[in-house]
Amino acid sequence: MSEESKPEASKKGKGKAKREEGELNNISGALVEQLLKANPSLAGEMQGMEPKKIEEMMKGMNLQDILTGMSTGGKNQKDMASYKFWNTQPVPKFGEDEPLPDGPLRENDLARVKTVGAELIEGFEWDTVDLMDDQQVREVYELLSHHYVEDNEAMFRFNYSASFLHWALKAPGWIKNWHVGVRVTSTKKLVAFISGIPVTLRVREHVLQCSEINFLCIHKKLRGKRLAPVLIKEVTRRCNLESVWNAIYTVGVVLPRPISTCRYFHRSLDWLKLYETGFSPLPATSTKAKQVTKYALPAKTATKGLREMEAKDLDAVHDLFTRYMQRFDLVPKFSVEEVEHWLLNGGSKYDERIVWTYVVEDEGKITDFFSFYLLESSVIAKKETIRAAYLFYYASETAFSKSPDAKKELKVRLNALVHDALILAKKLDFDVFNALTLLDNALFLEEQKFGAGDGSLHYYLFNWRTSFINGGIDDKKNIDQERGSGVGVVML
Ligand SMILES: CCCCCCCCCCCCCC(=O)SCCNC(=O)CCNC(=O)[C@H](O)C(C)(C)COP(=O)(O)OP(=O)(O)OC[C@H]1O[C@@H](n2cnc3c(N)ncnc32)[C@H](O)[C@@H]1OP(=O)(O)O
Repeated sequence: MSEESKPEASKKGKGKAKREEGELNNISGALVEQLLKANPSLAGEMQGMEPKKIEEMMKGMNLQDILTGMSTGGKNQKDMASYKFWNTQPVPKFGEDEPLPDGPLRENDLARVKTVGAELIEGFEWDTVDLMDDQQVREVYELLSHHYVEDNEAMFRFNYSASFLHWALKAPGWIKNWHVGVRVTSTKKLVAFISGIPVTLRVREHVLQCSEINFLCIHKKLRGKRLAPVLIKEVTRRCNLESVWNAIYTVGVVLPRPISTCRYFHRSLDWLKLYETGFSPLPATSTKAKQVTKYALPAKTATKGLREMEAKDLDAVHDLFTRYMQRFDLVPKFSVEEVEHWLLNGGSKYDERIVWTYVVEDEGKITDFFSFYLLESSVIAKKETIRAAYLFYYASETAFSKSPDAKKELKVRLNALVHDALILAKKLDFDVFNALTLLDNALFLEEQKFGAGDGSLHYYLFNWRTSFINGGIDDKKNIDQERGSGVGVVML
């Protein structure tokens, strides 16, 4: 948790409060030291643990796991054998030796895919949620708004709006059968959900037709009953039926085995509101007035030629986006139609606006664009909401500069653009601006006064092996400006 901000339920769960390295007694050894250096939060975990137990815990980790300091131990990670479900799935295991060539982990055989779902326990039934029906979208909204991701202290919960769900789950090419629900047979109440949407990904040099899995949610009363694996297997079956054998998903907890890990950062826009809702603490060395001044922003943007993106910009933005994305290892390959959907708010057909995109036009040429989307979080005890802007996709021609100072130029340009994004978000009444350490974000987070959150977001690929992709942080979870990130997929 940063001194400055106590992030809300940042996407997919939270890290926990940091523990001190000094808490560890009795244990020595170069590997333990190395592990703790990379992941200080393990110190508390190991406190008072039998050396043998520590040895056992470390057996399941390879050097990559240790050095990332993310895909290792802590509250989040169990030893491989305890992942009773994930152990049976085509995902890379902890402790497996690298490097191996990139490729699938399981053979694809359409003939072996079951045509009906596994039976659910008595009293429950499968359903395909029809998102063309507003009433059913409302049901998903109700389930998520009461039971989806919360922070560790259950102070904040994501509040994905109905408009957001329309946008997120009906992307071009969406498949109704991938919106999987579980209902109570007698009342038809929706009690669990998982979704997939089709996406073409490039993972290093391979292009994969994937499903992007999201919104896995089980009613609180049905937790701990091994329903999640049943839902995951069902959505897998439905994807396989469409000959889709790979998936991408992000989760706040460690599962076997992340292909990358990014960290959340938060930039206060309305510090006082964040303080009053319990989101941001008042640092001991500061005052309320100082905090407000620290995060004050000018009234007007500064970039010449900055304006909202319009439909006429689609081809130019698509072209710039595609070229910019070639610089990363894990990226979505969007068609023009997908760019329109994701950046122009699905053609603005929803009740509420979800995404804002701005372009910079210079003598008729689009040189840059950036976008952010709205995702509210409920302040559970206060019946209030925090309006959070999440940095989405962006690109800049500056990235293609041939100058020896190219990186510096990109840094200057991105700082100017993101500063304007903050000003616009503030004008739109957002309370906080969130970003991960992916894309080129490492170049501007500190300068734009983003504070480190305690949440990490782990990226996973189903049925695909590839070596670890840098997530924009070093082995101490600090921003890594030098290496940056290879991750170019922003998950909602
Ligand atoms: C080709 C196509 C492939 C498509 C599929 C690709 C894979 C997609 C994978 C899904 C991507 C989702 C992306 C998102 O939406 S991430 C957002 C997840 N949702 C939430 O956090 C909302 C609040 N929490 C809940 O609703 C429940 O706690 C959930 C549903 C998370 C677990 O329910 P419950 O707490 O009642 O647990 P259980 O007793 O049924 O099951 C326990 C087993 O489930 C494993 N578990 C726990 N949490 C997660 C998790 N977030 N991803 C994957 N696995 C998870 C756990 O390690 C254990 O397995 P193992 O340790 O024994 O092995």
